[in-house]
Amino acid sequence: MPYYVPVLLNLADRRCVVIGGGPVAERKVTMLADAGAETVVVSPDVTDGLLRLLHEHHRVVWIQREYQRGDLAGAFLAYAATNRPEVNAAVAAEAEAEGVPMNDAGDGARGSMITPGVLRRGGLVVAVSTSGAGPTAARELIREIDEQFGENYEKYIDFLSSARAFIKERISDPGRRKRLFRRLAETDIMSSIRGGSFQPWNEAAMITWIEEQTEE
Ligand SMILES: C[C@@]1(CC(=O)O)c2cc3[nH]c(cc4nc(cc5[nH]c(cc(n2)[C@H]1CCC(=O)O)[C@@](C)(CC(=O)O)[C@@H]5CCC(=O)O)C(CC(=O)O)=C4CCC(=O)O)c(CCC(=O)O)c3CC(=O)O
Ligand SMILES: NC(=O)C1=CN([C@@H]2O[C@H](COP(=O)(O)OP(=O)(O)OC[C@H]3O[C@@H](n4cnc5c(N)ncnc54)[C@H](O)[C@@H]3O)[C@@H](O)[C@H]2O)C=CC1
Repeated sequence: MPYYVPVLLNLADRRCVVIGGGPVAERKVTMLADAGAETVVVSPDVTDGLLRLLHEHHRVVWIQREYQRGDLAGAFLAYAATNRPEVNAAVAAEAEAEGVPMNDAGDGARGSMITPGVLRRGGLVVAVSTSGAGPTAARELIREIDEQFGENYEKYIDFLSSARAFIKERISDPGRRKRLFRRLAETDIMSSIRGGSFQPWNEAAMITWIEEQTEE
């Protein structure tokens, strides 16, 4: 089993190429379109869902034919999601030769990257991977995490983001800032959010909290 390194990619305006037009390709293209990538789909046919996406997103284009060597030219990322292992293998070979990071949906370990199950709440991204061992288990775990925390995460992230911005704006001393960020992470906001008693902090509450941390 490969030792995968998680990264989060900013794909805005990046050219991404997806080979294949079935339900698996549709899942990958949806993700890429949401990310604002320039997405090229190469496949003789596409699902109805992909057709809709093509109409909705002018930045998703469909080349209606089978894969040909050279289709990955200029690609930042590539996905092979055909039902033909030999085609996916040819895409993997081109990606390898051209240095393009590549996902093989039919044989995870052949590509240089895999797609985790993902839960998104605003800026929070929870990704779960089994390193390819059991994709359905990854999805189930995401569902459990979602049930457990659900909307609470979003509130927590909103809180962290505004508190962090406030500290950055008001506190210039790097040591003091660092201490406050650490205290912020240690402050148990989640349980008050879960308990329903959480009120977003206003400026006065922020200042009081900062003073309390400084006194100790
Ligand atoms: C390696 C990886 C490569 C990649 O695609 O990146 C891969 C590979 C394979 N998946 C297979 C099967 C299925 N995968 C799913 C679902 C998902 N698969 C996803 C990821 C990954 N799948 C990557 C590893 C993730 C990890 O573990 O970290 C998810 C999380 C994300 C996504 O795809 O976007 C997404 C959930 C999305 C959601 O939330 O809905 C379902 C269920 C369904 O489709 O409903 C089935 C059918 C049931 C079953 O077989 O279990 C097969 C066998 C194919 C065959 O038998 O021919 C292979 C091939 C192999 O084993 O290598
Ligand atoms: N990673 C994942 O999450 C999963 C992966 N799989 C794997 O992914 C493969 C694809 O799954 P589905 O989308 O359900 O299959 P599918 O059979 O519905 O779609 C395959 C698509 O590939 C296209 N295609 C075939 N030959 C091509 C070529 N030479 N060039 C370009 N496109 C070509 C077909 O026209 C079709 O649009 C499966 O065969 C399986 O091995 C299956 C389930 C989940």
